[in-house]
Amino acid sequence: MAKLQVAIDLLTTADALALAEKVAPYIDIIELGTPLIKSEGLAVITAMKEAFPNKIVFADFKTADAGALEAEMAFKAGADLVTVLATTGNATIAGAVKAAKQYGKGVVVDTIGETDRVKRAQEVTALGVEFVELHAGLDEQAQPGYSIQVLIDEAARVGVPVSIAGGVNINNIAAVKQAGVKVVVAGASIYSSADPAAAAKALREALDAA
Ligand SMILES: O=C(CO)[C@H](O)[C@H](O)COP(=O)(O)O
Repeated sequence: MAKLQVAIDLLTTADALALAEKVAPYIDIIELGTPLIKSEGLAVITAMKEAFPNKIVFADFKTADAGALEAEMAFKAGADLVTVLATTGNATIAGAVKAAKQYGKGVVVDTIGETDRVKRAQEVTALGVEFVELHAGLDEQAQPGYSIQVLIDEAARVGVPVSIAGGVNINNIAAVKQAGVKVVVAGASIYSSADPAAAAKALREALDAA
C-alpha cells in the first residue's frame, strides 16, 4: 500500500500545525518543507513530532554536505526521515545513513536538480537509503511544458523504492501510484486548497482505490 505524504511548504509553525491537524486522518507522513525549517528552525520538527507522535515526520533538509551532522540534528529534533541531495557526493549520503542507523531512523535522497534521476536513484539505493524521491521542484514545475508524466515514466522503470513529488494532484494520483511508488507526495494540492482536509481525504481515497 503506497503511503501518502503531505509536504507542508508554509512558513510558520502555527500554520504548519494547523494544517497537519486538518489532514492528519488521511496521511501517513508529515513533511516539513525546506522553507519552513529555514524559517522556524529545528523547533518546528520537535513541535510536529510532539503533536503527532504516531505520524512519520519528514524533515526536508536537502542536505548538501556534512551528512552525518545534519542528519543527526534532524533526528535529535524528532525527525523520522531526513533528505539529502542526490547531486551531492556519496560520502555525504553515506554519512547521513550512518547517523540514521545510530538513531533507528531513515534517509531519503532527493533527486531535485539531478540530470539522470533513474541512474542516480539506483546508485544511492545501494548506500542504504530508505527510498529516493523522484522530484521536480517548484521552479521546475513552473517551467513551460512541465508534466509530472516524466516522473511517472521514471518510477515505472527505476526498479528501486521511490516516491514522486512534483505536482501530485487528484487528477494524476492514480497514475502516480500505478507507477509502483512507495510514497506519493502532495504539497500545493493540499495546502493551497480552500479545504485542505477535503483535498487530503480525496487524495487518500483515490490512492487507496487505484
Ligand atoms: O520539496 C518541495 C519543493 O522543493 C515540495 O514540497 C514538493 O515539490 C512537493 O510539493 P508539490 O506537490 O507542491 O510539488
